[in-house]
Amino acid sequence: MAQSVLLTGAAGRVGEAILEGLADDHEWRLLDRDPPTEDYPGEFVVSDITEEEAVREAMDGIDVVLHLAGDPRKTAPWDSVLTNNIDGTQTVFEAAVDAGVEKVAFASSNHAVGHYETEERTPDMYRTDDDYLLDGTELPRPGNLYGVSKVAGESLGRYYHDEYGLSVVNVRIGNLTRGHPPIDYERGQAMWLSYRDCAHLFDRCIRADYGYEIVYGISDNDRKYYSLERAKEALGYEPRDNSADHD
Ligand SMILES: NC(=O)C1=CN([C@@H]2O[C@H](COP(=O)(O)OP(=O)(O)OC[C@H]3O[C@@H](n4cnc5c(N)ncnc54)[C@H](O)[C@@H]3O)[C@@H](O)[C@H]2O)C=CC1
Ligand SMILES: O=C1O[C@H](COP(=O)(O)O)[C@@H](O)[C@H](O)[C@H]1O
Repeated sequence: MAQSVLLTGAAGRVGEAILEGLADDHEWRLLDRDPPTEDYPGEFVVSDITEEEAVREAMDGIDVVLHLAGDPRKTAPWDSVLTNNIDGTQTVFEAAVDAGVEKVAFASSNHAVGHYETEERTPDMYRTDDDYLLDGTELPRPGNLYGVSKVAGESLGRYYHDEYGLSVVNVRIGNLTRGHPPIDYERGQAMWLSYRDCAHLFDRCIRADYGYEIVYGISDNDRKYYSLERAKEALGYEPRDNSADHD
């Protein structure tokens, strides 16, 4: 059944992958602080996610929120991630609960666990014959302040789930690139997420029933050091791409 979905950060790359795959599958309301530069499916709300009233209005009649808006730079300074990624995410969760939204999928990141990539483990952990796997049950170990902001977002989701019963899935997205995995970048190939797997994964976040989840958002790469088990089990994720097919 088609759901009413609010997609924040709709004008960005992850939003592009989702809309390319799912434009006709749901009823979309799109939100971004950058005005649209092309035709989009559904209504487009130009707003900053820190603008509480506008975010509340955008939640009206929404079943599911895909919350992507934020500063995606791994070098982002604290003042930016504090405003855009932490304050903005809290505004989105609060408005979602007040509007009676059922589910929120939060775009978390590999950088929430970046410091598991120690000098001793790398580069071996990026290789096919290494069996090191993170599965989402490990404690966060952010690799930078951007990663800290993603851990904060996951924690906000935990609170809004436990306090208000909101269904929340945190998708620790790997490295989204169109067409093929990153070239000459073993780490990026290990955590590649293809455009079509990205759209399918967020479709599962819209359709599946869950409580609170942390899953990894990568394709079924031979090199992977992130387990896909939870995404498969909790969401019914069935990735079709593998960076090894592009070697
Ligand atoms: N692209 C990737 O491989 C990965 C992305 N992510 C996360 O996914 C989300 C989307 O990332 P991308 O699409 O790659 O980034 P992007 O920069 O292409 O898109 C982000 C969009 O959010 C909007 N935005 C930023 N701050 C906003 C605010 N305060 N209010 C309203 N709109 C705002 C921007 O205008 C932009 O259109 C981010 O939260 C990022 O941290 C996480 C891991 C990997
Ligand atoms: O969270 C993110 O991660 C991806 C991949 O990280 P990288 O360290 O391999 O660059 C990055 O491309 C994206 O911009 C960022 O939001």
